Amino acid sequence: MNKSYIALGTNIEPRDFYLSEALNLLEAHEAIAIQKRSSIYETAPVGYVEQDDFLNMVIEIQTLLEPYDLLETIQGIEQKLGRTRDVRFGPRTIDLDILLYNQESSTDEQLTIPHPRMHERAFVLVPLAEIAEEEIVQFGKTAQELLEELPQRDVETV
Ligand SMILES: Nc1nc2nc(S)n(CCO)c2c(=O)[nH]1
Repeated sequence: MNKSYIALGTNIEPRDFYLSEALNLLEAHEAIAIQKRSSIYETAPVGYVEQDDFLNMVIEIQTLLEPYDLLETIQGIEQKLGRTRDVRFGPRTIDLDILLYNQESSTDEQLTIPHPRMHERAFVLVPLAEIAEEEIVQFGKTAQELLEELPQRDVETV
């Protein structure tokens, strides 16, 4: 059995629906079991800032899928929930990113693990720290320090 951490993000309404539907579709997959869910954080957009605030969270899953099959599965869920890629860093109904997969690393163009930008993103590190303290220590910051970096909106919890 493999352990993986997936980041979820959405900034197109109804954001709550897209988030909960993505979780339902992941849980319904016979080879995926959600083990932990972080709180849901409302965060200001990073990078391409002319867009609405996001809801972000991170989940821990156990999966029988190998990395590429997991990638294909989450891309299928994105498509099912109407994800379009008109603007590379633009608004999206749902975004699913593989952050970590066991202790593996891969630098392939199509699938880079650990996620190449996760260490730059408080909207990823804070929810990850909430559910995976042992993994976050590698980045040398406590969850509280990361939370203080997060551009604060109302931090919502599930
Ligand atoms: N706060 C926040 N800003 C973002 N900018 C981009 S691109 N994204 C999409 C990340 O893949 C986000 C996001 O999920 N949350």
